[in-house]
Amino acid sequence: MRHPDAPAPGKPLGVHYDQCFGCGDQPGGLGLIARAGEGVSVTAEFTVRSGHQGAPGLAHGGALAAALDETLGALNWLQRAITVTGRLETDFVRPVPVGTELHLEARVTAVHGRKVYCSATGRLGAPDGPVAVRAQALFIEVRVEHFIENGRAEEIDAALADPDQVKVARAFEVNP
Ligand SMILES: CCCCCCCC/C=C\CCCCCCCC(=O)SCCNC(=O)CCNC(=O)[C@H](O)C(C)(C)COP(=O)(O)OP(=O)(O)OC[C@H]1O[C@@H](n2cnc3c(N)ncnc32)[C@H](O)[C@@H]1OP(=O)(O)O
Repeated sequence: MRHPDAPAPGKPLGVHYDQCFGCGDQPGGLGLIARAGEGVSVTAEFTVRSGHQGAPGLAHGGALAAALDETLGALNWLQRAITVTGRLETDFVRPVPVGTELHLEARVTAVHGRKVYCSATGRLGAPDGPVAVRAQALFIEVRVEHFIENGRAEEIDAALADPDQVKVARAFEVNP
């Protein structure tokens, strides 16, 4: 279910953590930008840069999987629940050249207890461009303690000391 406080369709979704490889402002990261869609869906764009190559001039499959993973993770904003990837199955349908803007779309397909089933596609060059990658995924709902107990102390201490980061974590928590 789309949470009643979910951002309106078209609204840009923020960065959930500024050092995130997917959505943070990191020199080696993906720089992925996501927006809320209709229902429990999101759209996002990711431009493949030279640092994302596997074969000459082509995106690395792991970078494409990361872009799908990050887009699926952005569904958290619409559910206002913290979920992490349990399983991610990826189909690589077409090669993706460096310089391509990949247009991604992800949606929740079913929820059972803590399990959130979702799927995503990435298209070449335009929202209606040819499909290059597809994913089926299972995300699992966790509490904020998942990060506090498992993350390296250095980053967790810094995150807990940052009011903006705590605000983001709280926004996802059903019972903060
Ligand atoms: C203030 C400080 C803190 C700041 C916080 C900032 C806010 C953060 C906000 C938002 C963050 C979002 C980040 C998005 C980034 C993109 C997404 C990623 O890349 S996430 C990273 C990659 N993923 C992992 O690192 C998970 C590692 N795995 C685990 O930790 C555990 O395995 C976990 C939590 C996923 C499940 O462990 P269990 O012990 O809680 O639960 P069990 O009982 O094992 O599973 C629950 C159900 O799910 C099924 N399940 C689990 N894994 C499965 C799998 N791989 N395949 C099929 N089913 C699976 C199980 O069979 C079970 O099902 P049945 O309830 O019995 O029906």
